[in-house]
Amino acid sequence: MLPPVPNPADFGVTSNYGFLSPALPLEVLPDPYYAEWEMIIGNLQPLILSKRLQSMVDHLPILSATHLQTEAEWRRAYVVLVFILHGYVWGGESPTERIPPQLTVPLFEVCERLELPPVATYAGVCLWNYKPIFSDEPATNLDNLACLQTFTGSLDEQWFYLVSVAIEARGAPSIPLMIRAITAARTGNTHTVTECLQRLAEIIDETSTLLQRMYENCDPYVFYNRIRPYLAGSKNMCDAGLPNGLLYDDGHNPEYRQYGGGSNAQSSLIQFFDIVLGVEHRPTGTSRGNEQNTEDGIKSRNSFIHEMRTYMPGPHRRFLEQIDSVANIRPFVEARRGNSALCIAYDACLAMLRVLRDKHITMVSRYIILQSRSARQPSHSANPSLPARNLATAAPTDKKKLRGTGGTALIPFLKQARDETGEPAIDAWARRLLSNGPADKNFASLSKVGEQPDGHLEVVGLCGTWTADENEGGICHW
Ligand code: HEM
Ligand SMILES: N[C@@H](CC(=O)c1ccccc1NC=O)C(=O)O
Repeated sequence: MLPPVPNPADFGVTSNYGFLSPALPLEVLPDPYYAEWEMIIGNLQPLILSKRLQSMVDHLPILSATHLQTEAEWRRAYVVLVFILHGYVWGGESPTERIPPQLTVPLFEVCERLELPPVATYAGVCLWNYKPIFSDEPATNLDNLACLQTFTGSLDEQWFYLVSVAIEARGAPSIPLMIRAITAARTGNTHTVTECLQRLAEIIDETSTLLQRMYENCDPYVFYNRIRPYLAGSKNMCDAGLPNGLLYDDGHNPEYRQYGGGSNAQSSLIQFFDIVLGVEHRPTGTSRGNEQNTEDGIKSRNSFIHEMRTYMPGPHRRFLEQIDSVANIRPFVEARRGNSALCIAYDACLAMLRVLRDKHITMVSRYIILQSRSARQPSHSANPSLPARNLATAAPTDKKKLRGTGGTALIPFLKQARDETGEPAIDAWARRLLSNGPADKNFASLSKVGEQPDGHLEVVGLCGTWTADENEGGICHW
């Protein structure tokens, strides 16, 4: 007996909002019991600037989570506490190692309930941290979105989170769509699977378009020097001054713990794309063929991706596991290599996902790698305007140690992810077909993907032509 195809609604996942909270995130905790938390979070930037955040937190009463009632309240409490936590740790000139019980006691309760680690995850800074500007317009369009909280109060920081929120919203319809495809594949309904894959390719293409809008309002300097330090975790943070991680003091049993920082690798949507398409991130590669860490502590891509699931809200993690257990599209396509429309639709999805990852690699190069290089130049380090607090992202002297907030080795990791996306068994076949033009009129509305003579991957997408160029942004010099 085949396992049942999961119903997204059972996991709090909806077709309009996907993994974003279906009810709008709460802007304020309604119970006055939490008024002091709301006062702090409402003044987070002035408290950081005046260096008064820590003493405010240290003088709080130790509140419990017992006054939280609805799911939205639990989520709001998580957002409030993790923003205060990261402001507390990273808001000074050097990181503060000890987290007081005023934060740890309620945070542990909230995290246990939401099945999240006590650190600012993608759920805390993106999924549950947005509101519509105009309440009568959809809360999913980038032009109608605002953030509830930021560390810096900057437009750049808002935009950084909101691009991801918009991507989640744009990707949401792919979830019921692919549930339909999985169900159709079970009954051998090739036509429906093909249609769903064609639409999925369009959706992934649209997410690439949104990703590209990051450049509009998030300045790489501001991101790297002002925003990113607050997103850091406590794992492998020796260079930043946290050799043991953070000391979570609950007043009884203080213990050092290490967690990865916020990362879009914690987005369930992008993992969902990989899972339904059967993109396997092999446990081989950097990890010498097993699930172990590399010599310098960097995890294999496969184990990193799985670890990132433990940074997703419990129901979302379980949804991905369920989808994993029923994913059948790739073998379905592989068993029908003679069906050109089906194979091309499938390959178009992979190509779009690969383009998304290519765009992302360029972005990482511009927002992290190039910025870390200019931060190393003497003229900059002598510049008093460079934030003294930028410990989490301070350019390491050994460039091998440049890491993502999630703890990966950046480019090798991301390139591997990209490479594992684009090589389906049917790829060469589909390329040949594409270079001869569409073989099937059903395919006419789909994207064209082809390698250009100079090695560029050119994709005539539904929203324009993408050219994926590895050399852009200095990646090739890495
Ligand atoms: C300035 C913007 C961004 C920067 C600098 C950036 C940086 C990074 C880095 C360094 C990683 C490696 C994992 C880690 O160690 O954290 C990563 C992973 C990832 N990022 Fe981003 N990111 C940005 C925006 C985005 C956005 C908007 C998306 C939404 C699609 C995204 C999607 C991903 C995904 C899916 C991964 C996991 C790797 C993969 O599946 O290919 N990133 N990002
Ligand atoms: N991994 C990224 C950070 C990152 O992508 C991120 C972190 C917290 C919340 C959202 C994120 N991604 C995109 O909006 C970095 O290393 O800077």
